[in-house]
Amino acid sequence: MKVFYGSVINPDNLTLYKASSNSLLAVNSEGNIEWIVHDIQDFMVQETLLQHGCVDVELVALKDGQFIMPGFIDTHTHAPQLPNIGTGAQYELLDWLNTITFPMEAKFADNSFAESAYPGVVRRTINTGTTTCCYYGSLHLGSTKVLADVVHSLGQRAFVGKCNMDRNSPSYYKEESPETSLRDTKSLIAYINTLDAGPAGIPLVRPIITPRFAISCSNPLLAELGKLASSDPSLHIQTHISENKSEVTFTKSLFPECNSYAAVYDSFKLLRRNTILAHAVHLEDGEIDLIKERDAGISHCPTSNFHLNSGVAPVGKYLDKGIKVGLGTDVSGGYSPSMLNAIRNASIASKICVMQADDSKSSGQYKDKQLSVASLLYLATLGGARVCDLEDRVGSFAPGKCFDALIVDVRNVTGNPCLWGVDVGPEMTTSLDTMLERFIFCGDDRNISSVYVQGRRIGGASR
Ligand SMILES: O=c1[nH]c(=O)c2nc[nH]c2[nH]1
Ligand SMILES: [Zn+2]
Repeated sequence: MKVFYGSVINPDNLTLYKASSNSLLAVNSEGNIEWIVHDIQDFMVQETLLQHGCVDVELVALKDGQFIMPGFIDTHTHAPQLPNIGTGAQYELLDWLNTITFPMEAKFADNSFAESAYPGVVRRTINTGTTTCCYYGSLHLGSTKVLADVVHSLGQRAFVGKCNMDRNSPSYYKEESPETSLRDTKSLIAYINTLDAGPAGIPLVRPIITPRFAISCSNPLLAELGKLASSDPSLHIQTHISENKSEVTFTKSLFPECNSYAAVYDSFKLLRRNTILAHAVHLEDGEIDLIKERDAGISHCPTSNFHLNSGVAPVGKYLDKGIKVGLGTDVSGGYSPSMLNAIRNASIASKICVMQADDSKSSGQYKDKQLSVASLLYLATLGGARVCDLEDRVGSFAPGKCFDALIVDVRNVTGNPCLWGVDVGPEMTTSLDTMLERFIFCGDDRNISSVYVQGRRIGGASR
């Protein structure tokens, strides 16, 4: 048993997180949380451990300026795009795909390219504090197996999918037919299912069906993927929806029989509880209701939405409807693999909604309102867990849940001096709420000293 002693931040819902000092949080050998208690003074620690039957424990005492919080859940990113990060801001989506993205993803036809690129991609993602990640791979079976192997060996919790794309893509980067696309998808699923499970006997790496977007999948391919999904309701699905206006127009022209973009996925049985829809910037009212009815989740990717000029997703409206929403980095449409960056841009996106609001129409708790620190924290953790249908396991701390966590350090010794009291009063340096807020807005990898998944330390700034 390992027991952490110190400050804990624990998200509860969109409006509330708990900030507790002097907490004891016990993690068993399977990496699950056994118990948590709060407000235990130093002199009571040993007695409290004994009361819980803990005789032989490893006690990890946090320092002032450190706290534990749940790891981030990145509900949407593209592993083969990380080598392109920070380029292409002059393009909008469809030109960006053709000019910047497809040429890079095509390089992953070569497994050795994947073997050299993916360890760095995944390590970087882990060290930014992402404990669960939804990865798009390229369209290649071989290199996506490499991605799954790398994620598995580095110990991150993840969904890994091979892109399906058999049309409206360049000849050098397109699958041969719906049959080969389906065959490779099934092979990847089978392969990922053979990777050994973690210490708790539950796999950390899971397959996910990944139709790139409706534009790049033929009707027969979407139909086959829908059948595959129906054969196993536990299989997750990820795709893009309504990111860019030209994309929406093109999609509608390809599927005139469907009355909305979401209806396209729905007509192929790809819209359901464990479907993750990235972007959702330009949804129409009818399809918002359909998404809610199907209980699909939305990955809000504000960095990418700004970077590719896609627009501002009205997430407050979705939250008011009770739709599940998480955050995604969407590298390399998004220029940072860090969820801290996604959080900051989600905050700015919500402020833009406030500035553009028509006050006469702005009713609701979240629509056209600024997202609070509690809401931002929730979206990056427990909200993401709900989008991934993993809220029973990750996203917050409770007995029985997995210990997927960060130890955050806001002290000057980390090398990031802006968080911990240069010329500020003592109240600024000691409040846990302030530490959290400053970490969210000014922190970086240097402040994430440990990253734990299923109780195992897999990364962080101090080794
Ligand atoms: O942001 C995006 N990144 C992509 O790679 C992509 N493909 C389709 N639609 C997309 N949107
Ligand atoms: Zn994307």
